Amino acid sequence: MLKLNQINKLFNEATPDEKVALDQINLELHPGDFMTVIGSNGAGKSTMLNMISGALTPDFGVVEIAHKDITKMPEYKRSQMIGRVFQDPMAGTAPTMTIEENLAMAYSRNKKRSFKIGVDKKRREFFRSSLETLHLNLENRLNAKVGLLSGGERQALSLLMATFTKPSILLLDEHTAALDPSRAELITSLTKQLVEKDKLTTLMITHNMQQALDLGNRLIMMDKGQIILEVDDEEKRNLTITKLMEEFQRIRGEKLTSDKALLSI
Ligand SMILES: Nc1ncnc2c1ncn2[C@@H]1O[C@H](COP(=O)(O)OP(=O)(O)OP(=O)(O)O)[C@@H](O)[C@H]1O
Repeated sequence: MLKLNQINKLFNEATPDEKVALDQINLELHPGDFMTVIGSNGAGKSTMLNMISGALTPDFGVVEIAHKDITKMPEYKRSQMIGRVFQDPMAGTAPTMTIEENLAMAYSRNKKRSFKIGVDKKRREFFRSSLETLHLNLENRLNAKVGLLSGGERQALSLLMATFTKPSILLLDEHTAALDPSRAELITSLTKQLVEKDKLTTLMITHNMQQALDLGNRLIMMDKGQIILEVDDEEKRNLTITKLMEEFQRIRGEKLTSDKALLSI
């Protein structure tokens, strides 16, 4: 479903600030895979997601979705295939528009020739029933401006908008990190529910190791622009935070101490 082949990205080339953000990244996700991504600060996790969404292009390497080379496809075209939720609850929705208008915009995003955001009765029913799955009573607030919603409600709406069109790839970039613990828990369980419902192929960055272990069938750990550990299925189910830390130490020869991942246990 998704393939990254030999992806490299260098920032500020030939300057004192030169930085290898991605170093020979190879990754393949099969349909329905849910992969969690952990790693130290500056490891290249967001840069990798930006390569997939088209916000950045690699210096070398190929990005494929459904066996199609999309390396040079602009971001706005890829957005028909990709859903994304960011850390900032303000990033995924338009605050001055209503819940219904936001949903209509997201709905038309993956329709090739549809620019209208008008909502007929059938569409409104679809929006209502989709909102019901969140159990936040938003289905009765279709005309409320999104700017009035709490951070958790906005993030739940962003998640719904990113998933209800069944994207080929769902990208979650620390999407629970800015929420208080109870809201983060709610968004985590909604993520599980929405991803499982449509078996969405998903990549989720998190600094919360427990969340990385609890969700998904695959896990990768990144460090200094490289994927240093990949764990799948059975092996992932048996993984613990202690084992993960030991693996990091074994591979890198240094302790994972000052990382904010540790604070999220
Ligand atoms: N536009 C940019 N210009 C210059 N350097 C950048 C740019 N974007 C990212 N970097 C650098 O590339 C490296 C990888 O950054 P990236 O944001 O992908 O890391 P990350 O793993 O997501 O980190 P964090 O967990 O701290 O968010 C970092 O050293 C970062 O400072």
